[in-house]
Amino acid sequence: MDIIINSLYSNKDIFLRELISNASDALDKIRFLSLTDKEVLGEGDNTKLEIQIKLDKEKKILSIRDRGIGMTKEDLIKNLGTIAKSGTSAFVEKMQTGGDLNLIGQFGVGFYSVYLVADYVEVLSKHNDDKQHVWESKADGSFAVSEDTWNEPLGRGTEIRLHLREEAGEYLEEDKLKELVKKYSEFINFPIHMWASKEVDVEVPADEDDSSEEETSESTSEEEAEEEDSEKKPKTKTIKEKTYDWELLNDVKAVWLRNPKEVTDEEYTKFYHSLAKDFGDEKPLSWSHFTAEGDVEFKALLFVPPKAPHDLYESYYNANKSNLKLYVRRVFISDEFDELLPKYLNFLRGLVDSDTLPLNVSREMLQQHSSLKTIKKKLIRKALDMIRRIADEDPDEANDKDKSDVEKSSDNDEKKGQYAKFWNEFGKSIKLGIIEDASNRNRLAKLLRFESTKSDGKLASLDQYISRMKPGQKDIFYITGTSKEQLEKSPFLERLTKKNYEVIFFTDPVDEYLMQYLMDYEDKKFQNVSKEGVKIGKETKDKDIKDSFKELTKWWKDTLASENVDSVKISNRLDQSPCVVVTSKYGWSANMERIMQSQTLSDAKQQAYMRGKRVLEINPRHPIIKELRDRVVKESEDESLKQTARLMYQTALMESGFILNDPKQFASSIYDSVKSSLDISSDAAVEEEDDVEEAEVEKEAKEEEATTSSKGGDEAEESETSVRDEL
Ligand SMILES: Nc1ncnc2c1ncn2[C@@H]1O[C@H](COP(=O)(O)OP(=O)(O)OP(=O)(O)O)[C@@H](O)[C@H]1O
Repeated sequence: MDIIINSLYSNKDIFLRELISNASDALDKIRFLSLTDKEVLGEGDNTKLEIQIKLDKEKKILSIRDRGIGMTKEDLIKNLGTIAKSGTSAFVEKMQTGGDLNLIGQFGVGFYSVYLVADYVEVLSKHNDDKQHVWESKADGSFAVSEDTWNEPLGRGTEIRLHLREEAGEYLEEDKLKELVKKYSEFINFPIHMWASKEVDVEVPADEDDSSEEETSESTSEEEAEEEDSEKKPKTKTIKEKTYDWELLNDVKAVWLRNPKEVTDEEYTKFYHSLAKDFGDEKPLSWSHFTAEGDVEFKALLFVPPKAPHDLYESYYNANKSNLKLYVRRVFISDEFDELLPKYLNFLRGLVDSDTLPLNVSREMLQQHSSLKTIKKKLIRKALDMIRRIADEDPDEANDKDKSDVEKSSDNDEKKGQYAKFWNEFGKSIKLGIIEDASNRNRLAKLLRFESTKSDGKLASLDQYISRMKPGQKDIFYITGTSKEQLEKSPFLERLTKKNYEVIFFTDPVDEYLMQYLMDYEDKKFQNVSKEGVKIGKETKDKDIKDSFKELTKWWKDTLASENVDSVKISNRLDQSPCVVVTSKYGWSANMERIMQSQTLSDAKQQAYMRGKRVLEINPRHPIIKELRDRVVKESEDESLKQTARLMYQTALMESGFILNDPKQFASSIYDSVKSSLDISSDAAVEEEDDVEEAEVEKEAKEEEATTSSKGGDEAEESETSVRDEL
């Protein structure tokens, strides 16, 4: 509450749209119930599904009334009284870290914005299941609810009375309120009326004094001249009079029912803002407005928001949170219909209005309806097309050959960099889509972006990668790890980059899962360059080299018997490094091992099972490796040579991204090797600590203790005083 009230610089106007939006939700709810039970609407004025705004300038009260579902006493307490709603803490947290008050509606705490303008609020409400009650609260966090026996009966619905603060007087001006409704609530699907004043001309009998006035008498005589034959009328005059009447403030024709050609970009943007309750300045990144015909007919309007909501990936698998609203023949049914879009597209906003679905069945029945499958399928296609369009229209995305076409388009500047923006906000959703949606995997893979050894700090696509592939290159190379900077230095890339092959960097943990599902693209296989099976161009002289290192590789494998190494092989991917550890094709990569180890609930048994087999690959051109080969011929049993071989392996493990099982043992090996490079004997022991010194200290302490206790009380006191003096 404090945060809201003290947001002095914030936009106070928002309270009105929050209240209107709540009123509209309440109307949607009663209309939905009336589909299966007409009785709920009652009769007379109660059947009018509308919103009314009224001002009382003298008492400084602004009231907003709806004939929606209303709230029972219990609802009033639960919905308006409980500050501890889940959205509240999330909202407060966001505001404290510099969030935008404009987003209040997204946190389910929009009602509290009334305290931006009012210091006392009354909520009168009548639900069909209860008597009329009043909830009231000053801006102090406490509230009271009582049965309403003194106000006029509402029939059904809710009236919110805002007792405006002194400084909020502008909200008593009709023009101000009209402007706000126009600005924020234009797309509400129920009529919004305001009790507004109007100056009308009224004819009143002219009294004697008036007829003496020149103008009046002139006009009267003219009229008389024109209508000579007419009966003689009593003398009248026209005066302006202020009258009050309900004035309709919005046009309730739904945007999605209009012809897309006739809806302007500005209207789409405004509609998006009201739909998403996102009243920032940003435009949606893209939208798609279409009509599906055939067996299942529906209209839909989809938007890609400019920003991901704060909790998009929190409990991704548990929360059912589709952001599409479902209408059946213009009637709002639900915004919690998960069957309309798969989870990975939950970031989209929009609505579907179907003519095919039945109106008079329960939500549960609707959820099972066979048309939903078709609707879903079409929505996914359209959504993916819409996302692809962001890329197609973005000049930053274009390949050289089609750059000129894109550059011609007039709104070029506005579209520039839009896809990168999309990718940064929602890229993870596309990756989750590739994992989850096999039937659209290829379409989604087209939307994938990444950095690579050749992307030059920008984002590249798989199509771009393929267009840059070297003649004869069969596979798409990639590597996974924690950061691009770390991967750039990886020994796995040495020969590939030297030979000008492009390698994709995947640095998000989800990428490891992604690559288990994305096996190929456009007939090209994906190859993790830290795993077995990398083929770089034509491999020549393979056999000769293999033979000449046969003894070394066999010896090395035996030496590493305790290390669980599958084999030692000649590498074709190294240039400057002596060796590297690769994993088998279907086991986990080093990066995946690291990810799994960091998961609290991961299972040790599964880890051991999934751990890829390790292969030590050696660089036959490296001086260390050549030297080892020569030495092994002569002194294969030499312990220090074996020690060196193990150390090489452990170093390679680390450089290849693995976490060492026994860092202590690795460290001692390094120190042993340092010893030998400093010509220190391997047996040289650490010097024993000088125990004599310690014994002396102990002895002194004992002596001191003995003297203090033998001293007389006076002396002890004296020494205490001297300490005190010093202080
Ligand atoms: N005019 C109304 N008629 C019926 N119920 C209402 C009305 N206004 C508010 N409510 C109830 O109070 C609840 C809290 O309203 P509040 O605006 O704080 O959050 P919300 O409407 O759930 O979320 P949001 O702010 O995102 O719209 C609503 O969910 C609704 O149940």
